[in-house]
Amino acid sequence: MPGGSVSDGSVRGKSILVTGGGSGIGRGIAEMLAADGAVVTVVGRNRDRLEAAADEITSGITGGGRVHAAVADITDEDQVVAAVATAVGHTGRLDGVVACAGGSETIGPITQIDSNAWRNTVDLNVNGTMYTFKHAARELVSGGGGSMVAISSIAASNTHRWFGAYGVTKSAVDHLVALAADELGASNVRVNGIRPGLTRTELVALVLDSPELSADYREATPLPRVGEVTDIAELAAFLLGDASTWITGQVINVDGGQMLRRGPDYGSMLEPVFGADGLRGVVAPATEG
Ligand SMILES: NC(=O)c1ccc[n+]([C@@H]2O[C@H](COP(=O)([O-])OP(=O)(O)OC[C@H]3O[C@@H](n4cnc5c(N)ncnc54)[C@H](O)[C@@H]3O)[C@@H](O)[C@H]2O)c1
Repeated sequence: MPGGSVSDGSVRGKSILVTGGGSGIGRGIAEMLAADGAVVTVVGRNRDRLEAAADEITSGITGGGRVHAAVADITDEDQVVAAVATAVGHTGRLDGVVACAGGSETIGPITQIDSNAWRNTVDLNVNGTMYTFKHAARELVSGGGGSMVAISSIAASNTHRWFGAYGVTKSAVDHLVALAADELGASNVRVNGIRPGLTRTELVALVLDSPELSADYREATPLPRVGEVTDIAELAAFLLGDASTWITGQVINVDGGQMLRRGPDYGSMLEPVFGADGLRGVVAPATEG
């Protein structure tokens, strides 16, 4: 048949790097991949938390999958190079990467944006994702192919008031996905993105724990529940596995239909909480891990 044999789509035995894999969505992805038999290397900055997460996940797994830790700050290109080398060191190859580490250091109106926090957000979401893709892609190309996935956000798809730094940088991530897919297709490297809607993690506990804000969330979400990390992990595993080998250059919303309604209006949701100037400091401190 065209395209070769039918696959079960599994990631079993594949070597996969997950940045931000010590917490939240990245951890959920690492857990699901390892449960499906992958050898996962999680990347984060805090050695103790990262190693604890890797050990905890591995100890709960029976099917041959496992999780290793590679301490690195993805805004430092040399550290990304070392993390990729660590992943390759475990199995002799790399088959996939999930660029999940990300966040925002500032929310609030454009007139109040803290320029340092803006630059740090560009550094994390844009430069960090670029370094991750650049150095993972070199391994995938030399190994004959593979799959790269970026965790973007629905904030990339249209404006979310007060989330300028986040939305602008996640739009850049989407562009990077398209560019890399175009350039690397000939090397059998596929590149796709996932745009989560609000998903239950520490990062968004503020919203989901507040009765008023979660009412706004429900109003903005056609499907009647909250997004969970497993919702994102299921798609990541599919995009990394062999059932998706004809899919590249796509960015897919996983948001319970929120973008049908343009998502919650974060600006008006958060104004009563933070006041009209927003929060200029570090508000989404990127969970340490
Ligand atoms: N939770 C949501 O509702 C939601 C929605 C849309 C998109 N996202 C995206 O999903 C991704 C994961 O977010 P999360 O909600 O799980 O929050 P999180 O804070 O738990 O995850 C971010 C991870 O990135 C790591 N990280 C941050 N800066 C880093 C750096 N410089 N070097 C290495 N690692 C670093 C953190 O340690 C953490 O493990 C982010 O890219 C975020 O923008 C989340």
